[in-house]
Amino acid sequence: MAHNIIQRSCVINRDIRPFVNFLRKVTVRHGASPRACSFNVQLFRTKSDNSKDVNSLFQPIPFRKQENNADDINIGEELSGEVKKDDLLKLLNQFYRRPEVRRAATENGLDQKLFHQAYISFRQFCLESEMLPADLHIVFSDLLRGAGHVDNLFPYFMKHAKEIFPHLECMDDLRKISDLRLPANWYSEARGIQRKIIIHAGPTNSGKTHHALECFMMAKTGVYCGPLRLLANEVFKKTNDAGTPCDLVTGEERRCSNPDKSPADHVACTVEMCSVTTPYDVAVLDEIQMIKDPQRGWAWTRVLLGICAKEVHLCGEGSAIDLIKQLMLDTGDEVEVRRYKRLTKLNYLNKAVERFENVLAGDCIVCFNKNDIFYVSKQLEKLGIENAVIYGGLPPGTKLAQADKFNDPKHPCKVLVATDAIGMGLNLCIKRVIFYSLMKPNMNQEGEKEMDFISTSQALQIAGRAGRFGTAYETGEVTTFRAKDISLLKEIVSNDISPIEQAGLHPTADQIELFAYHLPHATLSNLIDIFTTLCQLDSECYFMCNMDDFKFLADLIEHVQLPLRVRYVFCCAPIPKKKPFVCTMFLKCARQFSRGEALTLDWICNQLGAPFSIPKTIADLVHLESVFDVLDMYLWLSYRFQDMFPDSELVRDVQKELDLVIQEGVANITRLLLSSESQIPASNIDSIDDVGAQTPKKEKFLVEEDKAYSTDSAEQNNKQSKASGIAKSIQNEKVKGQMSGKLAETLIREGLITSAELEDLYKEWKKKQAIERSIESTNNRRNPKNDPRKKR
Ligand SMILES: Nc1ncnc2c1ncn2[C@@H]1O[C@H](COP(=O)(O)OP(=O)(O)OP(=O)(O)O)[C@@H](O)[C@H]1O
Ligand SMILES: [Mg+2]
Repeated sequence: MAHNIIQRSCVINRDIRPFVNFLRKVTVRHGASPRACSFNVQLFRTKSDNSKDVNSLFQPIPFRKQENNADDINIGEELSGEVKKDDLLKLLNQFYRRPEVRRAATENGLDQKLFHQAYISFRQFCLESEMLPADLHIVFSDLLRGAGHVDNLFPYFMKHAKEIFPHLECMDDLRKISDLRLPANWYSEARGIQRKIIIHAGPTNSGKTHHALECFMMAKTGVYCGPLRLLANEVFKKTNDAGTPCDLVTGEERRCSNPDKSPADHVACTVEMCSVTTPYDVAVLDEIQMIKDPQRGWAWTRVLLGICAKEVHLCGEGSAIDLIKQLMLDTGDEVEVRRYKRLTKLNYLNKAVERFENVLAGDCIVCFNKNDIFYVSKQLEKLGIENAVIYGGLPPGTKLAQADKFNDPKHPCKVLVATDAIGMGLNLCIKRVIFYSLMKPNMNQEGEKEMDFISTSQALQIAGRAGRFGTAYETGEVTTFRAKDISLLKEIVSNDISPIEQAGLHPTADQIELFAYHLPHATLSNLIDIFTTLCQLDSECYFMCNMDDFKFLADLIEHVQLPLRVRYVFCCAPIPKKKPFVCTMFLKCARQFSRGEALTLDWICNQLGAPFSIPKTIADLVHLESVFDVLDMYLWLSYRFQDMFPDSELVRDVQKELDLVIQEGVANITRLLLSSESQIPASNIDSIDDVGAQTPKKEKFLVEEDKAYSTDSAEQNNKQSKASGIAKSIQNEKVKGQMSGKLAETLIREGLITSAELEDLYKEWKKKQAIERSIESTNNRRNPKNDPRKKR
């Protein structure tokens, strides 16, 4: 029954997604398969905006009125006499109504909407120009004298249309530039050699990466590409410890192993940073299933197709094998598959933990949001169970310190509370993985956040952290916290992982630059929209990655004067978009850059309020995490614009100190939780930092910006209108007698308004009401007829 409701709902309206999720939850609780429900949501997704009409993305360029000099001669008028504007308007109206004209316009690329816009602009041009071009003037004059046909205006109309819609002249070029149908051909270096692709496929903890790394270390030259900085760091250390000099390259960090700083023959990097023009003997591309990631998948595709290495080792789930084989038909590379079995046992328990009192040494409780992390941690502390905490937003040093504490057999901390940040990378001594919940916020291909049951692949990845080979616990256990989740978990992990069907792609800076050359008036975000709508790809094997985060940043700095290349690079920076403070700093950096002023250590420290003190509350901790992200952004940009970000080394030192300060805060997390007991700002902690950034509303940043740039009138207006909008909503809500209603709660939670501001608004509203009432009663006294009481 509910099953059918879901299916119907899907077709009706995409905005009811939360309702569908709720229904799905209820359905699964009542015994339906989560897989069946996932399928229904898939139906939902296929009804997305792919059909978006490209013409709707083109904005007309307002035509510029020609300034005439007093002594300019109106040749048209000299030759054929004056044309009255009224007569001209009649002719234009006739022209607009002609079906033949519309047909011809369509043939020339103007759909109904563009035709209408072009006509409005053409009419304005004809009526407002003091002097029309001579030939057009003569055509009008002839028409008025009954000579010729109104259709004769069409070439002049089309000329005007092409001026305000420059894409009409270059659609073929735009289509060629955005043709992504044969991505294998983009990498001439890789196509110039015969490569051998070795797929290491198997479950977690089966030695896939280990075997690939053996080949990497034995090779004369090699590159390792991992999904996380921590993983790249681990390989960097492992390789150097094994006596093979290896460099580290991540977005924010470069480390050389050779004392003379010359590049080593081996390099460990994050996938996005891998060079596809440097030749290597061996390349390792880890966690290959990430090729399907809606946001980052393109980076795996790029390395897979483009890496110039004789041997390419891919490690990950077997679900990627068929797709890889398919893609390699285009590259002509040889493919070999090596399958692995799990090295240790993993038992799924029949009993849930249910009570915090039942938590044991070696347990790792996995949560999917920070609220749960803090709650669980606090409950354990109340019982005197010391615990380490790891979530995605923590600095790497802090994560490692927490992991070390948990792994150290001599340390009393024997329990870990973590998000699925531990799903990839860290080597942890976990005996039992306990799923605190099975629902997780996910980013879909359209960049929307949706609550969903964890996928089979995610569940297996996380569960597989228990009983890691070579640790104290060689038999792992997996269970849930709540009894009702046990059967659901079993069902999820018993499903087959569906084969990966498509690999991600995204436009390159060169392609966007070419687009900008053809469409010089379009904004960067608009260029991306046009590109993604126009582009052609082989949808059997590829999909276009979601670019919403990029577009969000592009919109944020649209009004800042920057060359396109610089703007593009800025928008590629790793910014957690859900953190208003980081986004505000991003905007400030772009402004400083645009003014040509270097972003020095002093400048950035001033902005961030360094030096930093140890956090006293969770809110302090969350703020320091944002500060850490800003320093990451600085370092990332410093590798692209060294002149403008000259103090990267000093900033790195500041960041290391901050990592220690945060470490100390996290070490005392119970104290922080207790001192924050009264009010934890939910907007800050209810995040989904481990699944990608959620794009917040842009207005949020403008409010923060206002504080710093109160002279900026546009933003000031924005703030005022937003404040009045909020006030109105609150007033409406209060009118309904819901002072502590949902809207107020949401506004506070979203950080759009504080409780004190809400209180002020309430007082203001009461005052206003009192004034209105007194005016009304005065009026009624003056004019008793208006008094509704009297009427009654
Ligand atoms: N043959 C081996 N000899 C020694 N240690 C090994 C061997 N195989 C694996 N290991 C160790 O076992 C642990 C798990 O191996 P590895 O990281 O390669 O697994 P994986 O299959 O890549 O797991 P995941 O899917 O979680 O990435 C690592 O610490 C690794 O060093
Ligand atoms: Mg691995």
